[in-house]
Amino acid sequence: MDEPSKGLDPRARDRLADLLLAHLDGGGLLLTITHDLRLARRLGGDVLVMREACVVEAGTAGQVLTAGAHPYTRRLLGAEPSRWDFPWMRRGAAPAATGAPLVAAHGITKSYGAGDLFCDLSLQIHPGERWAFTGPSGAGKTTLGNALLRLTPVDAGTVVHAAATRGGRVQKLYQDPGLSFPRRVPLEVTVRAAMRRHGVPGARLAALLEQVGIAPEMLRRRPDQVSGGELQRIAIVRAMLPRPVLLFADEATSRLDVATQQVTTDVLVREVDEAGCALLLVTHDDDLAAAVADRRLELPARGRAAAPA
Ligand SMILES: Nc1ncnc2c1ncn2[C@@H]1O[C@H](COP(=O)(O)OP(=O)(O)OP(=O)(O)O)[C@@H](O)[C@H]1O
Repeated sequence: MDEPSKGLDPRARDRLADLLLAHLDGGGLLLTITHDLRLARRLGGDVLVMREACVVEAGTAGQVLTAGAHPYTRRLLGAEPSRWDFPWMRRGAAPAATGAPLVAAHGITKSYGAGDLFCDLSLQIHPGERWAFTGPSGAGKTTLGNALLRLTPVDAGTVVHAAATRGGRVQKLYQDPGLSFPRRVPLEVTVRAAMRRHGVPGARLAALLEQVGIAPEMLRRRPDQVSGGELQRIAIVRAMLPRPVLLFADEATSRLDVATQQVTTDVLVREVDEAGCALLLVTHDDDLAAAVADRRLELPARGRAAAPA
């Protein structure tokens, strides 16, 4: 199986692991290729750690995935969000919300047929806050984020945006950065068009590229000629060009391997913090949410949303 747990929430991943383990119990054989260390731990058995088409370490899952010896294995294990230790991690109480909100949702409700995704929900997003919306697949996290950005209409209630959000200063990053760049167009053309639209000087592009570790020459390539992690970093640059006041990152790192996710999230949070931008993160990953966000909203499987924490 090739990356069978990609995009699955923890409950769905556990069900998948149960299914695969039942296959083994029935005398079957299993070969899994995965970035998902939690799935690998659940499955157990023998593990090969590979890098650039070479096996760098082999052993039992118990040995390799808890106390791997090779530096690359250790880097992978250290890249899990539960082990992060970045200066920007705000451990402890969330800072108090001050000033006028950028987004104020009051009593919003949304359903697509059976049951409300969220009902009579009120929340406010202030400058510099980092929010995470978590919950199982299909709970309505993306719909809520889109409703707050006013990309999706609500059935009841109001969403009010402050004047500061006007003029492209609310930006969205997608799970698959490939979808937000035209396939056949060199990246530079797309990025330069965004700069013209927002009147961004060339020096800002150069500075942002340097901050995210992307060589300017890379923009001469098409989206399919760079890696997923590189493309997401270029998407972050494009989103930050107009100095947004609110960035909605919708599972923006969930398709990346843990090491690339760590680097990309570090870049993302440093950029939003430096800009005083608010961040709205949608994720299945509780550890990622705990590392990044100081305000959390957990959406239940389907039904009434919990109050913001
Ligand atoms: N335009 C639409 N029309 C009908 N149903 C929709 C539409 N958009 C979303 N849904 C449904 O609403 C529910 C919530 O979708 P949403 O994408 O917000 O969930 P999510 O929590 O972000 O899920 P995931 O974690 O899998 O991305 C899902 O059952 C989805 O099928």
